[in-house]
Amino acid sequence: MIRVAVNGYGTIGKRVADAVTLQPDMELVGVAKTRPNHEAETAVRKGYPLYAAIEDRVHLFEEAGIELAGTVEELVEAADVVVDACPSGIGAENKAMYEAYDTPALYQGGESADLVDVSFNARGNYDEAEGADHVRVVSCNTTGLSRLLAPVEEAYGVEKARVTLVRRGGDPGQTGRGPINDILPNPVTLPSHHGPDVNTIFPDLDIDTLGMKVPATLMHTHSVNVTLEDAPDAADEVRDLLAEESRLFLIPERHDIDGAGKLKEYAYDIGRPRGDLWENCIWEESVSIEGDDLYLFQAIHQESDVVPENVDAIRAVLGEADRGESMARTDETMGVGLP
Ligand SMILES: NC(=O)C1=CN([C@@H]2O[C@H](COP(=O)(O)OP(=O)(O)OC[C@H]3O[C@@H](n4cnc5c(N)ncnc54)[C@H](OP(=O)(O)O)[C@@H]3O)[C@@H](O)[C@H]2O)C=CC1
Ligand SMILES: O=C(OP(=O)(O)O)[C@H](O)COP(=O)(O)O
Repeated sequence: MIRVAVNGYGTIGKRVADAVTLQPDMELVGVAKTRPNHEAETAVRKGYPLYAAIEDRVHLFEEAGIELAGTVEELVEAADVVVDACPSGIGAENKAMYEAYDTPALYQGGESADLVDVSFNARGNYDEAEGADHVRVVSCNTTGLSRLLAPVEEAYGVEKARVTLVRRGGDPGQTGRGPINDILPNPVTLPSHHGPDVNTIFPDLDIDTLGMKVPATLMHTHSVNVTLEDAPDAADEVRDLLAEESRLFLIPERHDIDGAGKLKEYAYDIGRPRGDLWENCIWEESVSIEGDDLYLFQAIHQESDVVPENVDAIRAVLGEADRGESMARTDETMGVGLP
């Protein structure tokens, strides 16, 4: 059994913790929190051993009547691998602790690519993570682009990818985020960090990305244009190619899903935990071929698409399964793949 610690139990961390408990080859050693809020209580209610991320705050948990299993250092020491899902920049501060206990660490997309030995996407570069001490699971948007571009590159070759990312301003729980009533080029200069980030997975891929932020919380939306080296005659061929990928969902026209709102409604209706959509959601009718150019729209659920990738990264780092085995096991246990 792979003993997994989760340090940073927020949007990403709590989802990764839940996914780890579903894996037959993994055991959740515990999760670390800085304070005794509702998430701490829920973790305890779920039976997850709770550790204090900051030693000086142990008394806050005691005062709140929440039993602790120990401190984060004990958690890291007891684990075979730690998933750091702390806010951007805190992972970098934690690196020395993981090194002190010789525990391999997975970081999230908010950390710099320079922090780690390997940036990771299961479909893109699974094998490169084996034996690495520090691995970064790339951000939600970069995950969405990597999953899409991997099969397209393999089948047709990518001459040039151009993507405009219309990004949600904040997650539903991030009440302090904006914009509230605006549409921002963000960043206003090119490229946004996503293109260079995709190049941490596919170093030779030619890609330009433009980022925007809008007053929405549900999902990101990408407008994708890829000039292919060897384009197929018909878009149906591309649809068939994408439909074979378990983490790409081609939204059928019959579903009458016109945006992120209905996608989330669909996720709740089919019983997805927290309304999560782990798959890229690609509008089937948008997949078009114009000469050598492929066009499509996809929506990315920022809170959850990196979760199966974190599970695969755990196995990849420890060399516990090959890409196909790991992705299949993760998909089956989590229920990845939409009808
Ligand atoms: N949300 C998103 O859309 C996505 C985020 N990411 C990346 O994932 C990472 C985490 O983001 P996200 O989950 O959204 O962030 P959240 O803020 O939702 O969760 C992080 C949690 O870490 C806890 N925390 C803060 N400081 C520490 C500390 N020193 N030690 C341990 N825990 C701490 C906080 O909880 P508390 O203080 O209550 O313990 C906080 O809730 C970032 O790198 C982000 O860029 C990647 C893909 C998508
Ligand atoms: O990694 C994300 O998006 P990004 O790839 O646009 O940076 C997540 O949605 C978090 O973005 P945030 O930094 O706006 O919270």
